[in-house]
Amino acid sequence: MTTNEPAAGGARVVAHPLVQHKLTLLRRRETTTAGFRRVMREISLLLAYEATRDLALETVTIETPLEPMEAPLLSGKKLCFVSVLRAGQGILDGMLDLVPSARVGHIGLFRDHTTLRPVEYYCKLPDDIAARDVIVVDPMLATGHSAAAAIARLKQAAATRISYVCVIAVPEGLATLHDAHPDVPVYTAAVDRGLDANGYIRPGLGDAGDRLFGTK
Ligand SMILES: O=P(O)(O)OC[C@H]1O[C@H](OP(=O)(O)OP(=O)(O)O)[C@H](O)[C@@H]1O
Ligand SMILES: O=c1cc[nH]c(=O)[nH]1
Ligand SMILES: [Mg+2]
Repeated sequence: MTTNEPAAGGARVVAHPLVQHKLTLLRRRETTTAGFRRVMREISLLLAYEATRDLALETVTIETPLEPMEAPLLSGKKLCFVSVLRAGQGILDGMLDLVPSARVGHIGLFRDHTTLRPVEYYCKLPDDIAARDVIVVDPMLATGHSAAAAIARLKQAAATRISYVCVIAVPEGLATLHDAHPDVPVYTAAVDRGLDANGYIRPGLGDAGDRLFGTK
């Protein structure tokens, strides 16, 4: 899998053809709720593959059926995924397909429709999050305020190694996130043109939470 050079705000755009194909399916107006959910899960697995590329390995001694050997295993504590509710749940499923033993935290945020600022309504994180590599997941990075708030919450909880995975970002959201948390790498399938007057990503895919859960 290849990533382009960091784009605006330092994001890594996952350029793999399967990712780009699945993103087009997600964008299409006629994609059903069931299809949207399934493809979101599939694209997330591919994004997780890219976002976990730098995890540390250690060498252990194992026995194959034929002889002992030194072999690589992930070192240290396991990963922690943090899903930004609601729409993050659509990505979480695909990530857990790839790393089923990961711990999971949840941060509940919604955007106030007039101010476009995030309002927190829930937070539950593993106690030992400081010892884990944390990947925050949420499909849409629009103004960037939800992502910045979620990551600030994780830093309050002493998390240090944090990365962020979304499906679509825009330059202004990437800049806001980078200004607030320059230490956090961002992985995305696309960087779209920008935001409309209602804070929606254009061309985007609409409201990710509504499309995943069939609400309006
Ligand atoms: O970058 P921002 O401008 O902060 O916008 C992005 C946020 O908006 C969406 O959530 P939404 O508020 O629609 O909540 P939902 O997931 O419950 O639908 C999306 O899933 C992000 O969390
Ligand atoms: O375009 C957008 C912007 C924020 N949240 C979404 O779900 N979609
Ligand atoms: Mg929503």
